[in-house]
Amino acid sequence: MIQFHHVSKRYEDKQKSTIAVDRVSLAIPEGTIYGIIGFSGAGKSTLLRMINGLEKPSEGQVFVADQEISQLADTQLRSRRQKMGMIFQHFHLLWSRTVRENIAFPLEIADVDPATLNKKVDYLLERVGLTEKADDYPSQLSGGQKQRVGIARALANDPSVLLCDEATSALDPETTRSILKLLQEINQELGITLVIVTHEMSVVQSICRQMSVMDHGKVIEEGTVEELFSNPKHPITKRLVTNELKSVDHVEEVLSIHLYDLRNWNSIQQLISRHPVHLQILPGNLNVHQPVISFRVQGKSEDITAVKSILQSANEEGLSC
Ligand SMILES: Nc1ncnc2c1ncn2[C@@H]1O[C@H](COP(=O)(O)OP(=O)(O)OP(=O)(O)O)[C@@H](O)[C@H]1O
Repeated sequence: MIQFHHVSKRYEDKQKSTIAVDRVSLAIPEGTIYGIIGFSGAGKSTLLRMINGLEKPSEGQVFVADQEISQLADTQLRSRRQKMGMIFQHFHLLWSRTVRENIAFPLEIADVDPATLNKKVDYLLERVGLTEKADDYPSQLSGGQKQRVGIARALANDPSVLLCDEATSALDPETTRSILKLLQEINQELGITLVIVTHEMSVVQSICRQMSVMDHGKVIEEGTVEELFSNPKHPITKRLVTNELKSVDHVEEVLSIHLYDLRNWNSIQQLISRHPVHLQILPGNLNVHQPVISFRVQGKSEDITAVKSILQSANEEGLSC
C-alpha cells in the first residue's frame, strides 16, 4: 500500500513560491494499476516522485508498505529506491552503453555477482522481447524498443513498485498499445504495483483499475476507472473525458430524433447516459411544428450503436414520431 497523508510540496525561490502538490491524501492498494491524470502542471510528476523520495514533501507523510519514505536517511532511501523502478517519457538511457549494459547497470550498482547478473539480464532481455538487440546501442532502437530497455532496467532489482512517468507519451498509438500490454503482463505475472502518471485518458482507460484526477496540486476526484469514465463529476474530469472521446479510438456521428412531446427527451437522455458517449445537442433544429433534436455523439462505435437503438425503440414506443 502506498499512502499520502496530507502531503504538500512547495517549490520556493527568491522570486516566487509554487505549490505543486496541495494537501493530498491518497491510498494506492498493493498490486493494483493506478492512474494519476490531469492537465500539464497539475502536480502529477511531483506526486509520483515523492513515492520514491526523488522529491521530499514540504508537509505531510508518504508511506510505502508502512515505511515512511519522507523520513528515511539518504543511505536507507537509496536501498529502498532499488525496490521501486521508474520509467520515463524520454527513457533516460545511457547512450554510450549497449542494451545489455543498460539493463545490467542497476545490478552493478547493487553489487550483484557477475553470474547472477548475466542470468538476470538474459531473463529480462527475453521478457521484454529484446534478446536480438542485446548488443545494440540505444541510438539504433525505435522508441518502443528504447522504452522496453527502460522497463527491463526498472525491473532489474525485483521492485515491488513501478512508477511510470508519461511512459508512452512519446510513442505512436500502436507502440503505446504494445508497451501497455507489457506493463499489464508485468503487473499480473509479478504482482508489482504500477503507478501511472499520464495526460492520456486512453492509457488510464486501457490498463488502470483505479485513478485520481489532479488539478492545481489537488486531487479533485478519485475512484474506479469505470466510475470516473461513466459518471465524471468534476468539470475537469468531464473535460478530460470529453477530450478523450475525440481520440482515435472513437467515432463521431450526427443523429436526429423527432419529438412530438419534448418532455420525453429527459427519459431518453437518461437511457443514453448509461453509455460512455459524449453528446452535444446541435443548435438551430428545434421547430415548434415538427420538433427535431439533432446531436453529435462521440464514443466507441458499439456505444453509438446502442444509442441508435435507444432512439429507435423510443420511436417504436411512441415516445416520438
Ligand atoms: N523543481 C521545480 N522547481 C520549481 N517549480 C517546479 C519544479 N518542479 C515542478 N514545479 C512546478 O510545480 C507544478 C507541478 O509540476 P509537475 O511537473 O508536478 O506537474 P505535471 O502535472 O506532472 O505536469 P506535466 O504533465 O506538464 O509534466 C508546476 O507549476 C511546475 O512548474
